[in-house]
Amino acid sequence: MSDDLLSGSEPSDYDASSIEVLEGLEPVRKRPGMYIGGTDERALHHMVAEILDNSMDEAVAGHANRIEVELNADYSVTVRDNGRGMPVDPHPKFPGKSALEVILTVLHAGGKFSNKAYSTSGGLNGVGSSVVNALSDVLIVQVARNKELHEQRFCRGKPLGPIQVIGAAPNRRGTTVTFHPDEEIFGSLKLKPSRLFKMARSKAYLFSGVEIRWKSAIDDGETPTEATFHFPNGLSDYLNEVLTGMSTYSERPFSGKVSFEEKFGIPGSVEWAINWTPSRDGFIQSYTNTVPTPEGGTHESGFWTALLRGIRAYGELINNKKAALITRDDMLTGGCALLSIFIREPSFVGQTKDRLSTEEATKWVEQSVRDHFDNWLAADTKSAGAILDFLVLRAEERLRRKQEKETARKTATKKLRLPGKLVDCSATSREGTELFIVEGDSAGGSAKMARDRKTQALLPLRGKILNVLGAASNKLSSNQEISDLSQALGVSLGTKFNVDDLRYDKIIIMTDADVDGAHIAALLMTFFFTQMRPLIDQGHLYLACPPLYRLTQGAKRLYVSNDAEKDEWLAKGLGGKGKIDVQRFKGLGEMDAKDLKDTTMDPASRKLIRVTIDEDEPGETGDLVERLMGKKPEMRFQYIQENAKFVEELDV
Ligand SMILES: Nc1ncnc2c1ncn2[C@@H]1O[C@H](COP(=O)(O)OP(=O)(O)OP(=O)(O)O)[C@@H](O)[C@H]1O
Repeated sequence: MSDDLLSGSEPSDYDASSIEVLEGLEPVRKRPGMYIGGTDERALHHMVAEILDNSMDEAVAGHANRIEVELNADYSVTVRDNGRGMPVDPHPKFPGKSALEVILTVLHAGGKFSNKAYSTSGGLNGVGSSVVNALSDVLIVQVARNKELHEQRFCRGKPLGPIQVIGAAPNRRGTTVTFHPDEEIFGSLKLKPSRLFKMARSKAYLFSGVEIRWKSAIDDGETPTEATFHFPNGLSDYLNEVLTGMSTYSERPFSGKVSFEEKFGIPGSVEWAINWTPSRDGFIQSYTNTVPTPEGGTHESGFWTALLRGIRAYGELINNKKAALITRDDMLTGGCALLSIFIREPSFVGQTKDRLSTEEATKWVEQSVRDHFDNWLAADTKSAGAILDFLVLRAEERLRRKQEKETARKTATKKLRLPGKLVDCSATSREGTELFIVEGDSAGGSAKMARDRKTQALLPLRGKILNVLGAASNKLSSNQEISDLSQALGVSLGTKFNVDDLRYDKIIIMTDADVDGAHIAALLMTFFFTQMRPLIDQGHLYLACPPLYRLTQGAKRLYVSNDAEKDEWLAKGLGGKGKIDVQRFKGLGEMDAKDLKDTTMDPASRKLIRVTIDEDEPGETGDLVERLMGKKPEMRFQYIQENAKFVEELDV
């Protein structure tokens, strides 16, 4: 113990001054990742997207029809539009500040929260402009409005002076933002003409009502230094350009545009274009309110469903039975698609808006696309037939590959050095097979009798496996239980893990229904989470749910999994004759084969829990695993304290 504690004096450096409150835009500079997803090249270019999206929102709302994007010689960028111009009048809630200054310096200040000023906008959080401002060492906004040209300058999020009128603007209106990304944040990374060129061009494709002019003072030798983009046919122009020189199964893409206003009576629309080609792999680029959604989301999901159902229905119509083989994956990997939707108040996962999560979008897109697809297939039977054949071919190829892999597995299994204690199943293909990881040898005994020899394999574990979180990787590979486990599964650990090598469909952790059992299950789950994550992501990992009690009354038998349930049945009886006999299973080993089969192993009567990772909070799962299973006992202690209520309930 330190002298400080013994003498009772306070450690001097931890007081109120250590509790920091980040003000204004400081949090953005401290943690840029939270606002623009990092400080890498992607984040750097995302800065331009935030500003360009604001001009696009003006255009889509019908207030602007021209946007200019210029990369300047000092690697600053200028985005100019002929929209309404950011409001410059004093802001009612912030005395002494103009609305413009509020937009640029206050997080969550925006005109897109309600639908007063914009109907379907890419912006929604009111943070884009202020984040770009915070991360720029120079940012200048000029607004031409009411025949005057206003200007305000900023450095790292702070105004260098008040907004000023710097001249007349009799024939102009709109907003011009020029900014230079701060090297303190982005280091030596520089904006790239090629990326900005593509960004500007794709925005023009996405909204045919706008003309975008591109100019670059920096010549990278490949990207044009000047160009004007205007695409009256929107996405299908774009797709034709992407597929230039490639042969396609349909002469013209399947494309269309549906107004949600007309179809469903709500604001918004969907536009799409897709074609099929043998010359390249399929892809989809999707957008919501002109913002790219590289991770897809609900709109993509509706799109593929419409196409899949459409093509299968067409196959049925023309009596092509093989159309039923086509899966979503075949659609997805076979088609080259662009999808753009405009909806009011979209919800995304994160500020960088990579994935759309608005649920209704699935239904809106599916219904809009499906009708058109059916008509299109029926109207152009030549293309329809060619596409159907192509997709069937892909489906057959996929099935053949799967079969080959399974045969390969069979041969591999023969060669594989399997751990001695593995009780394997006899099925030769992986489909429908299960590996039970069981606690203790005695449990292994009854499980051996209770299993279905064809599909159910067993791997008994002796005691607890190593806690992988605390262990060095060489310790991992030399640990007997872990090496047995990975051998039985047929896979390698960590980065070498390949889910296709798995020898079983389901991996089921079967431990006693007590605290020790729960601990072993937790260790195993931690192991899978850190070393074989895709196995969890793809739904291969399960927990068995063995019962805690067997109640017998005459010929009636009942299994229950906790005390409360047991007491309930004891009170009301099982409906049999005589006294109720209660047996508490101290472990799986105490159950006879019939008990174990009926309650825990037989797919017809058992209950299984699939282990999943909270998709919305994948980071949080990692964090929690670290806190619970990691090397630092104090973190575990903190977690238990915070959650003591639940822990008590568990430990009954
Ligand atoms: N070019 C522009 N023309 C007119 N108004 C603009 C322009 N740029 C920004 N604004 C106004 O400033 C507000 C704040 O913009 P900001 O980029 O901070 O957030 P946002 O676009 O509302 O949402 P997000 O954070 O999701 O991008 C907008 O809602 C809009 O009202």
